[in-house]
Amino acid sequence: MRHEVDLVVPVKTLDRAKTRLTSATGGDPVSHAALALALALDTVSAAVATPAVRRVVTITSDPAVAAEMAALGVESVPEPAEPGLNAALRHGAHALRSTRVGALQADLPALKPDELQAAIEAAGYRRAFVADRQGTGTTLLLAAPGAELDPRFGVGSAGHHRSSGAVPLSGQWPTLRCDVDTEADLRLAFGLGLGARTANALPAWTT
Ligand SMILES: Nc1nc2c(ncn2[C@@H]2O[C@H](COP(=O)(O)OP(=O)(O)OP(=O)(O)O)[C@@H](O)[C@H]2O)c(=O)[nH]1
Ligand SMILES: C=C(OP(=O)(O)O)C(=O)O
Repeated sequence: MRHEVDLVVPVKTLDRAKTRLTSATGGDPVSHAALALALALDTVSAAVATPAVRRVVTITSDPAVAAEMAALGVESVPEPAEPGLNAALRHGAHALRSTRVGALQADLPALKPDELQAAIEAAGYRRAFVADRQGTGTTLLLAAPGAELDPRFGVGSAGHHRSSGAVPLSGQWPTLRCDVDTEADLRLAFGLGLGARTANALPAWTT
């Protein structure tokens, strides 16, 4: 298919993930891990359901994450020795050995496959990215076919991706731009329509 990509999705070990979201589950570590896992599973489920996505691989050293991803038919690659998000993404992109790779953040629990599809099509064959709703972070980075991913995630990543030559994609795509770092973000994602697993992890919100 035209514009097909293989996506790398980074997922921290659940006991370290999503620390800014602790308040949403009342500080209970079991509920917090369940929520962090649900965010990633809903994101990956939407990615798998996107026609232009040929394959999804998660980068994680958490066996619970890897087991749940395997149940979705998604392979996981352990993190490399070099720490950090960008090192994990570079490692995953090399492991894929794909014609075209991309990186998708794992905290997009309202993601709709139509929006991801539209962004991949809008990129054409360019290295391109989608900024988060605040315009400062990045939710999706697509390499040009045959080229390195060259990920520059972290604080101010939208500016870093732009200044490294990636084209900012300007579609509305509210669910693709709604990354969830805080309880306020989670409320916005709730308004857009949470994936089933995240909704189940937040019973108090949905009853
Ligand atoms: N594999 C891997 N994934 C990472 C790493 N750092 C961040 N991520 C993932 O990258 C995505 C974006 O990271 P953040 O939004 O900062 O998420 P987070 O670090 O879990 O959240 P906070 O603890 O609140 O900063 C999330 O899907 C994380 O799971 C890392 O070192 N390795
Ligand atoms: C790492 C990033 O995510 P966040 O801003 O959600 O921490 C990023 O946008 O590059």
